[in-house]
Amino acid sequence: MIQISEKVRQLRNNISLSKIISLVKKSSGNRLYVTFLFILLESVVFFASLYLLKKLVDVVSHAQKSSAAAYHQIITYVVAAGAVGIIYFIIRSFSAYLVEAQSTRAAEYVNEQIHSKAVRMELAFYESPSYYDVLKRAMDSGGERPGQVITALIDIIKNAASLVAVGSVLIIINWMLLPLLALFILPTLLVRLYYSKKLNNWRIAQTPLERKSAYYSSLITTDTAAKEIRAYNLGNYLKDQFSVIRRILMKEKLSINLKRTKLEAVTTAMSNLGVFACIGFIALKTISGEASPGDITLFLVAFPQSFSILQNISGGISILFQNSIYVNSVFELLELPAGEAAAGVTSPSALQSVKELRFQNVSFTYPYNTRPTLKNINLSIPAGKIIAIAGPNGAGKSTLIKLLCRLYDPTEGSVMLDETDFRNYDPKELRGIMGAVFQDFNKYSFTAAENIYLGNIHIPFDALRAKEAAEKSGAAPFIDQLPRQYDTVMGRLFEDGQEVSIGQWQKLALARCFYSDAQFLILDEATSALDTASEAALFNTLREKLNNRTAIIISHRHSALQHADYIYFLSNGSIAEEGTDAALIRNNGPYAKLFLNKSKKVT
Ligand SMILES: Nc1ncnc2c1ncn2[C@@H]1O[C@H](COP(=O)(O)OP(=O)(O)OP(=O)(O)O)[C@@H](O)[C@H]1O
Repeated sequence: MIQISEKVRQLRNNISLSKIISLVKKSSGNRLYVTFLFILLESVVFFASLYLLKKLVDVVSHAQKSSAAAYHQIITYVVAAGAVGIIYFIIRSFSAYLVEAQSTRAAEYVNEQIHSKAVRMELAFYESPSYYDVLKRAMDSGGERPGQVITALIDIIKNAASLVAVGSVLIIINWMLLPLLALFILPTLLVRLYYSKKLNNWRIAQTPLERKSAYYSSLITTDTAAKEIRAYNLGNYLKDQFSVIRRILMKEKLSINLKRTKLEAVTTAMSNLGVFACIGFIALKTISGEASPGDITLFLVAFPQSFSILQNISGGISILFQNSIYVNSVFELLELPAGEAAAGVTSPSALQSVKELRFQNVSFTYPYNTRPTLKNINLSIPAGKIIAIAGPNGAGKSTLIKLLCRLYDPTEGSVMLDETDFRNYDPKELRGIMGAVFQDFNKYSFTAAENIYLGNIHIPFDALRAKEAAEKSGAAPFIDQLPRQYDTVMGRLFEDGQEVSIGQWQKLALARCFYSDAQFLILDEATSALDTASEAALFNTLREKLNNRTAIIISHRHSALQHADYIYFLSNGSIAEEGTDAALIRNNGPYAKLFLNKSKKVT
């Protein structure tokens, strides 16, 4: 018994029962109590139907030939048992519906919670493998699993109630039957619990490997990777890597299941022994007059019920264990601090008339890195100017932009807006004054208009402004050629979608940025896919297009950097040089060395 209570305690810890119940309560309110009421009713009616059956058999076995009284009693019991049976099936159908409704509601609720949490998580979350494991498990659990857990949980409660009903019936026959049956049936239950937990621990340990195999699978099956995989003939190589992992996982899982099956074979044989021991026990009691033939009938009806009830309970518990890892990941995810920098104290109105954005002795180390990526950066971005950040690969340019968008805070030093530290502003307000086209910009499978509108969703869509933005970015000519112009769905993901070139997608991303209200427009390699004529058209008139706004350009092309008022040259996380393009070329320092040879050829 100590073992059982220990198992139950472990189970309770493992599957956070209280959290699941509170989740069900939140998702379905008082309907939960109605469900429990139906479950209770179902058990009471079940007990009543068994009891009426026993009574019927007893009347039949004791009845005198052609006795009118017995005749009436039999009719009464048959009618009563029939009516109770009908009521039982009606209640059972409705309680099954209620359980299903409960789990569907809970599943929807959980999905909503996961998504709103994912939206609130800071960028750092997506850059940690262990957090990603939690998110993967939570997403895997998404639609189905919380529903399955809740169904299993309610099923366990329902079966426990039925077990009480069957137990009461067995007590009516003879109380000794209860411990006798428990002795033979419990080992099966314990074996299942033990192996469910073992399998659960194994699953937790294997999540990184599962994730790796899912990664191989996605490489093999997604459209984005399909081109390169065919070009390099990587298909079979990746498939083999995937198969190696799947084989390891399958072998380990099957080995655990085989051990469980062997032990279960022994324990179920034992429970069968138990049945016959009980039948023998009642038969002997019947001969000695302490039990009736009705009792034997009742046992023969009730016992298979009790056995299947116990099987359901252990099955339900193993479902709980199997899913607990996923469901706990949901709770783990929901309980993670969103990491969103604390809302600032400064009024957002101060953001309307910013004169300068400044990096003051800024150093930054990524959360899972040991070495700093940015070291003691001091730079100034005056409002209305075009400022460029240049430097070789890995110098820290994009990292600097992440700090500018407040996706991260500096590890040392401050990013200042005039005299106010970034950290004193609400991050959302702050991001509102930044518009960015990242190197890995998003390609939204929405209409061309929506792709642009996403730059400023806080005001109703303005078609004229969207067209202006598309003209500024150079997207307008190709949008006009699309079958439904601005209403054409982009990409091939959805029906009637039109795929466009990567350069055209980049022009859409640029249009999104121009459409925004942001005062600071960040163009991080934002013209890398544009042809030279399109890039020149964008930069030659960038100042007019900005309309007094500020631009921060990152580019590896000298032709783009030449348009900047001032350039900061980053090398190995520090500012190695700064000045105008002409001054930097004159200096003949690292900037000139990086661009001069190239620019001679390119420009
Ligand atoms: N998410 C990250 N987590 C940890 N370290 C990172 C992360 N992103 C970048 N780094 C580190 O920061 C360094 C600078 O990266 P960053 O993307 O800022 O360079 P970059 O100057 O923009 O390079 P490129 O010209 O190739 O775009 C990288 O070499 C890498 O070591």
